[in-house]
Amino acid sequence: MNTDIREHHESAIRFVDVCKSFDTRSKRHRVLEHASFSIPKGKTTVIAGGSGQGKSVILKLILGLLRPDSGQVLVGNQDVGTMRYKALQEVRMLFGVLFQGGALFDSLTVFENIALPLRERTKLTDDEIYTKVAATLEQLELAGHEDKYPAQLSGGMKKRVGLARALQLDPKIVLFDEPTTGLDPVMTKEIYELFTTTQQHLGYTAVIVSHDIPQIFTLADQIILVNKGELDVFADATQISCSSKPEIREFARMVMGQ
Ligand SMILES: Nc1ncnc2c1ncn2[C@@H]1O[C@H](COP(=O)(O)OP(=O)(O)OP(=O)(O)O)[C@@H](O)[C@H]1O
Repeated sequence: MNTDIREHHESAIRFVDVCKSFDTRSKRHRVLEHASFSIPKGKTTVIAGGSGQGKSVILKLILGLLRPDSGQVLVGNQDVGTMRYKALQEVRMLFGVLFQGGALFDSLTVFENIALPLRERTKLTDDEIYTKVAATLEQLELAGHEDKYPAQLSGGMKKRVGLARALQLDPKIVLFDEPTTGLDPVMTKEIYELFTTTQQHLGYTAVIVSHDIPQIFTLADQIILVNKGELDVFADATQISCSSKPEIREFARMVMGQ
């Protein structure tokens, strides 16, 4: 009982018996069936699994962009699955989000791309914005590139600008949806190193959906595998290869080459 309470206290996000399905023309497609798991505060959780298994659906449920058919999606102690739009907007302020493309605005400079959330969501003065953005540029090794446009940047730099922007509002939780898509292995490694250092520095909870296995597993404090509506939670990669489920051991063998 006590352990239970402590575990919940330390969760940033909690799924309680969540079901989510979509109606297609021919049948009901069940993506999550009675999914329950916790995402611990200040740690890195990696969500992995084959294509179309529901990884992005989990992220959308967390942000309240999709609602569960049943069960609860708790962010802190708030159920985002039943919240009204205005309250949801408040909860979303806790999040930084880095999606696949980085989604930079081509017509804005690096500086303006990073400053955008501060201009839109805060009342900071130009001087305050300058100071905050300059600090981030330094931290993400982007100093000197602030007047460039996205088209003038390498793939890795674009991702760094995307990360810089995602961190501007001091998020408590950062969601990464396949953040290294399109990067070569060297840049991929660099980006993951940067996640580790910024997370250590800022202490946010990280949730990463990624296909970069086994690389991504080295960052993980917790791994969630999604397969045919079922979720399995592991503390590390070795646990995966020792799973009692043959299909999970097979997954481990395929993706981790053992
Ligand atoms: N809004 C929606 N309407 C109908 N079906 C949906 C919707 N969103 C997702 N799905 C379906 O739910 C399933 C899971 O989708 P999801 O995007 O979460 O997969 P994924 O694990 O992120 O895949 P990938 O690794 O390929 O990005 C897919 O079969 C998808 O077609």
